[in-house]
Amino acid sequence: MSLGADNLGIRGRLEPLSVMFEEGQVTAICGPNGAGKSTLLAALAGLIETASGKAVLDGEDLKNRLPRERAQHIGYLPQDGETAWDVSVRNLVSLGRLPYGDEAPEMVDAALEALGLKAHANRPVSTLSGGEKARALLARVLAGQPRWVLADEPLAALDIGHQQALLSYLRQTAAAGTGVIMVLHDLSLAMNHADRVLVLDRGKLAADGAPENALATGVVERVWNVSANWAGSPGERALMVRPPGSA
Ligand SMILES: Nc1ncnc2c1ncn2[C@@H]1O[C@H](COP(=O)(O)OP(=O)(O)OP(=O)(O)O)[C@@H](O)[C@H]1O
Repeated sequence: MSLGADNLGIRGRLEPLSVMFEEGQVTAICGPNGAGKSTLLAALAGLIETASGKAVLDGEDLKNRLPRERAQHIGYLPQDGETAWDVSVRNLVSLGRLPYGDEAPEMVDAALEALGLKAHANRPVSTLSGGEKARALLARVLAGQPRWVLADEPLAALDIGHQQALLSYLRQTAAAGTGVIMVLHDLSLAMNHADRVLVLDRGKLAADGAPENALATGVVERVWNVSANWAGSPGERALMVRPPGSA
C-alpha cells in the first residue's frame, strides 16, 4: 500500500522527482513560498496534468483509477478551500461520503467530534469563522476515511488548541494505518509532529528524512535564507529566527 511520485514533474513548477510515502506515517512538506509544495500535493492527488512521470498508487499509475475509486483512497484538502453551497456543517461533512454513495452518520459524527464541530453541526457554513470553516472542510475529508489524507496547510487558520487537537487526531489516524501528508509552514510543528519531512526549494527536493535531519539548522538557513537555531529538546523544539543583520 503506497502512494508516491515516479519522476513526476510539472513544467515551471516542479522538477521531476521520485518519492514514495508510507502509510502509517505523518509526512510534512515544507519550503518557502512558491517552492512547489501545493503543486506536489495536488499532483499526488491526481489533480494536475503532469509534464513528466506520474503519481503512483499501489504501484499503478493514478490516472488508471476511476475518479470515484481515487477519491475513496485519497482525501485531498486544498489550500484556501471553498464551499460551493451554503449548506449546514453536517451536510458539508456528509459530502465526504460521496465517493461511497452513503451518508454513514457514525463517520460524519466522528469527523465532527474530531474537529470540535459538534456544537456547530446545524449552522450554515457561511456563518462560521475562518478557522471553524477550515475545520469543517477538513472534517469532510476525514468523514470519507481515506487511506491517504493529503492536506495543504490544514493548521494555518487554527488556534494553538485546535492545532494540537488536530495533530493528535492525525497521529491517531496514522497509527491506525492512514498515510498523512501535509504542507506545513510552521517548521516547529513539522519538527515536533512529523515522522518525515520533505523540504522543497524552487521546485526541487532540498532535503528528505527524519525532521532532525531534514530541518537541521543548515538546511533552514540555506533554504529559507534566515539565521536560525533550534531550542528545546526533541518533541518540544522551537525555531528561534534572528532578524537579518543581528549578531
Ligand atoms: N496554476 C498555475 N499555473 C502556473 N504556475 C503556477 C500555478 N500554480 C502555481 N504556479 C507556480 O508554481 C510554483 C509553485 O507553486 P506552489 O503553489 O506549488 O508553491 P507553494 O510551495 O505551495 O507556495 P506557497 O507557500 O506560497 O503556498 C510557483 O512559482 C507558482 O507561482
